Amino acid sequence: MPLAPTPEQQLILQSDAPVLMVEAVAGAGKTTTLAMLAAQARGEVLGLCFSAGAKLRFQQKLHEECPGRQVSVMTMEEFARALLSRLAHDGLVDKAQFCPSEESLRPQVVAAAEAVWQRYEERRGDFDFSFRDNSARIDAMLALLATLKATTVARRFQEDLEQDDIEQIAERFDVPPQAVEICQAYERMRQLEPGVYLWQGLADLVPDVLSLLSLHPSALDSIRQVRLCLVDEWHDVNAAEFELLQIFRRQARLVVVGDRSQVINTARGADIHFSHLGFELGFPGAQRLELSKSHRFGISVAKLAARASGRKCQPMADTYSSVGRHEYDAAGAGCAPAVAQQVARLVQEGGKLSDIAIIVREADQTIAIENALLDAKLPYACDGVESYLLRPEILMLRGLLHVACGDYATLRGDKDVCARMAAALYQFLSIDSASEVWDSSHEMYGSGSSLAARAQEDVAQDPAMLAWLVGDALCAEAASDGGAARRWKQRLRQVVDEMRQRGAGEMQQDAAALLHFASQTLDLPAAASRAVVNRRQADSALRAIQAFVAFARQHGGMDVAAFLQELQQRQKRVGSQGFSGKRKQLTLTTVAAAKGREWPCVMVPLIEQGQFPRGRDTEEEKRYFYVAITRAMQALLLFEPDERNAAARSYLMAGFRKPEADA
Ligand SMILES: Nc1ncnc2c1ncn2[C@@H]1O[C@H](COP(=O)(O)OP(=O)(O)OP(=O)(O)O)[C@@H](O)[C@H]1O
Repeated sequence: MPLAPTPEQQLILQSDAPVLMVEAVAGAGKTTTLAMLAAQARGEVLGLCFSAGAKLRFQQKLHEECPGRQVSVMTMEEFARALLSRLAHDGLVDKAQFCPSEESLRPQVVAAAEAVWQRYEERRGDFDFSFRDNSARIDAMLALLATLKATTVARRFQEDLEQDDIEQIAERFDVPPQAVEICQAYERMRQLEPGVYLWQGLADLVPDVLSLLSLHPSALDSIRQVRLCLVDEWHDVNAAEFELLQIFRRQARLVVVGDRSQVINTARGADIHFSHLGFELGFPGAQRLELSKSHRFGISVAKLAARASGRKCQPMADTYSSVGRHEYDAAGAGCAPAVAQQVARLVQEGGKLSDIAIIVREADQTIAIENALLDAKLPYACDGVESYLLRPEILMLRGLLHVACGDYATLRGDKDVCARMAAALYQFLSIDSASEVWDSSHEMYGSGSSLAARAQEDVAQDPAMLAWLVGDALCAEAASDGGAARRWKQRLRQVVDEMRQRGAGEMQQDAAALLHFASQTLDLPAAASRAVVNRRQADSALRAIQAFVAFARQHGGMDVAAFLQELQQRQKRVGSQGFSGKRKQLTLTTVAAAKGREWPCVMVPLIEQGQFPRGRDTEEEKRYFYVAITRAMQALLLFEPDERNAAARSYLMAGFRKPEADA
């Protein structure tokens, strides 16, 4: 049933500005307001948004607010694809092959990496160009490429870039320069000449329409003009999409709604300079109106949201919400036990687990929390983040432990985990598989199937094949190996041999000692940077490794096989929770995955320096914090170091120290 508009919504409905930006706070009814605008509009209306989830929510709101009205809602990629079809239909461009899945793009990344590798031959350095078998690394490159396109940096790839330019781009995106060169090589292979593309992936669609329209400006005349264009979640807009909307709009009325404090989607190139600060430069004369009242939470959360964002945020009338601050011993037991204790307390007081979400800044922070929840028998489901037990960096360590003790009993029958473990070992520990190694491995296994793919199949059939993968295949030297690759393989062989000696026999060492030895002796920072390309993700993988070693230390004294069994038990308990529709469980998620959602009770753990904030950009960290706290409807619990560890406290909590509750 249509809702009666609030006074702020009424102002928006009455505006006739050709371009209107609505600045909203979290839960202020952004999508609802757009649906109200569609309901009263005449002529053709187009709804645009930036993700499949947002599209669904937009369609639902349209259904509630204007049930009889036909409004086409598209994601930006769908919109760009429709424009490309139109241009192809008019004979202005040749239709390129559309590759919606990353899988179909992977071979092109491998080819681009090999092309750059040829150029580097003599001065290869530390960068590993062996992408062929490593789908996780390839996908990391595709993600980088998508970001370069979204920020329009990739447009420069047709120029002859100097080494200085490449290095500047690399620094800006926190990746090695070789990764930028691979992206450039890929783009040059894809675009034969201006406007002629061999293939198009999802991330290519918007930038390609943009360059086609700049090559053929008159093509715009054949594109049907809509009367009203409504854009939801404007805070996710990137540079390429901003430009496309500027060109596409012409006479159409444009209304965008967003929350500048929710600009955290940097992976898709979301940039506050486009979505908010520079809006008037792109759309001169635009009107700005507000939706400052949240329909989600009461005054205490609203006050914190206002403090975090530096903007007005009004609460929902007659709604009670509480904010609690909880302390933990950052130098001792850490935050996780305090979180589990609070969950247990809420449940004892009659609260429902399904009403609770624990929102962490980064995925690596779930390790201690998952273990504390498992120890306290509090069911949880990971949402938008993989349980730590199944993340590649942890599967890699688990795989090494299996090889060390030669015990594969817990893996038998678990084909999925076996295959993922083989892939993780390959992702983190393989290096520099120059063509010679690939070719000989193809010979070894018969042509057509890569070493990594075969390793996954073989380990899934027989987990004992992990010993061959780690102890033989990944250490096998090839004539074409550079010095760094040779040293890495020799070191890996020594470590695996030593772990086997230490992990078996009379003097058997425990899992913590073995993991400590592996993490000290192998150059894991280098392995992590190779495995994931982006330095931020590599840092997160390393932190996860440290947290896992710390967890193993808590089980000191347990032999390796028993520790592996313990891990498998834990994995089973997480797995069964994930699949059980009946058992009530709380949600464990990250800030990025929680955006756009809400829960009656939200807990934000680990608010301490180096954890939350995580990055150096204080404004961005504040936005992450704002997104986390504004997911709460009735209760918000914040966790920070106690007085004894006051030096570790986060600037994000400055001014938050007084516990508050609605009067
Ligand atoms: N005029 C109104 N009267 C009563 N409730 C309203 C009104 N407008 C919106 N709401 C309610 O406010 C809630 C949030 O609305 P909506 O989902 O549109 O917000 P949003 O700003 O898009 O949220 P988010 O911050 O998650 O992006 C919904 O439950 C919606 O029904």
